[in-house]
Amino acid sequence: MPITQLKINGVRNLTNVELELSEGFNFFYGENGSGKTSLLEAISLLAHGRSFRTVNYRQLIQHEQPHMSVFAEVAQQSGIASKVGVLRPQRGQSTFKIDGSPVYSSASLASLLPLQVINSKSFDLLDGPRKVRRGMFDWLVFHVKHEFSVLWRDYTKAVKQRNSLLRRDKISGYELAPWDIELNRLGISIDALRQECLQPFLDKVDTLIPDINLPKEYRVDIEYQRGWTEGQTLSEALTESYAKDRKYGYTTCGAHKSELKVLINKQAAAEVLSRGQQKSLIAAFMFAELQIFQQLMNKPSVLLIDDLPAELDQQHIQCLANWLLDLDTQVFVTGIYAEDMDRLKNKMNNKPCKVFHVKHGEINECNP
Ligand SMILES: Nc1ncnc2c1ncn2[C@@H]1O[C@H](COP(=O)(O)OP(=O)(O)OP(=O)(O)O)[C@@H](O)[C@H]1O
Repeated sequence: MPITQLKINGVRNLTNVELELSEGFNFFYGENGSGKTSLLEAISLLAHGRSFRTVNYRQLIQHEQPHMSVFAEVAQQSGIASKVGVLRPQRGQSTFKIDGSPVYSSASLASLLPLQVINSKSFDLLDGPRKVRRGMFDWLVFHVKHEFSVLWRDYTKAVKQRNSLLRRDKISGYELAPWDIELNRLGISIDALRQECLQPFLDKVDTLIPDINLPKEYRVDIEYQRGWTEGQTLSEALTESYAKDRKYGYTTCGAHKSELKVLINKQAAAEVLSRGQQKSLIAAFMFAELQIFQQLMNKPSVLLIDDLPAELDQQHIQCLANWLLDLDTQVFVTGIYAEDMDRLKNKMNNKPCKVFHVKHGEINECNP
């Protein structure tokens, strides 16, 4: 659902920003340190309940300021806009509100603002830990399978309980049994939902990969591993891993250990691809998910791309621009140079677009 209005106060160098946004494309340009990433971070904070750059929220609050706040109006299909906001003081908890009512779960924020981000951290998808790839794929599962959110919440609670028992000095296998049964029940359901989303995701990625123009001999394989040995129930796998789990003090198999391996000719993609090729492949994953989301849920989403031109030549920028045109998504793109943003705007075939200049924490629309 598009964000129509945005107000940001005290987020890094953004002091008092008020924007009327395009429901299509929003391009932001400005020199290094002008505040482009901070703007995207503020939007991401509303959608995820957390920052994408730091786990320390206090770093987000402008120096010398008592708090930061972000407020957005989000258009709804009903025609009535929802208002979502966050206030974070220097000390104490963040308060998130939707239409004036406090929100305590990030799932509610994510459902209101389905949002994907492509930024420099996205490279972790190929060269980072498996939980990053799992998180990327679970974005799709969460947004198209409504049961997933509760199953995952209950599953992670059960893992925590089991882990705290594993760390006790003395336990009997009998004490773990109820948690193993619960993890088996929830883990199998989570895996089933992931499996249902896997093929549409792989098919969609397959249609996008030729656009990246990788060398002909490169074969991209995406392999899903569910987190425990095939042919076993999760209960059996948990029983088998008991000694290991006790040694390490945590549960070493299950749906929280699933993996989505990305391979080029059987080698890790991060080891084979150039940075530009990696960025394009990562973008293909995001676009595939957004397209499936759009088809199945028939509602728009939001995509943030920080420094789109970085690492990409004109051919790959064109490839991303073509993918963007196929999406019914509100897009926020940043870049350093006005010419790059103007060129992208001109590729958008008369779709609604706005261009903004970011300078020393102030953001102004160009030629409104
Ligand atoms: N807590 C803070 N209070 C005030 N300013 C801050 C704070 N933290 C960081 N900054 C400054 O905010 C500015 C904006 O940073 P931001 O990362 O948004 O810039 P950017 O436009 O994305 O730059 P780049 O093109 O280099 O990525 C920087 O000058 C940074 O030093």
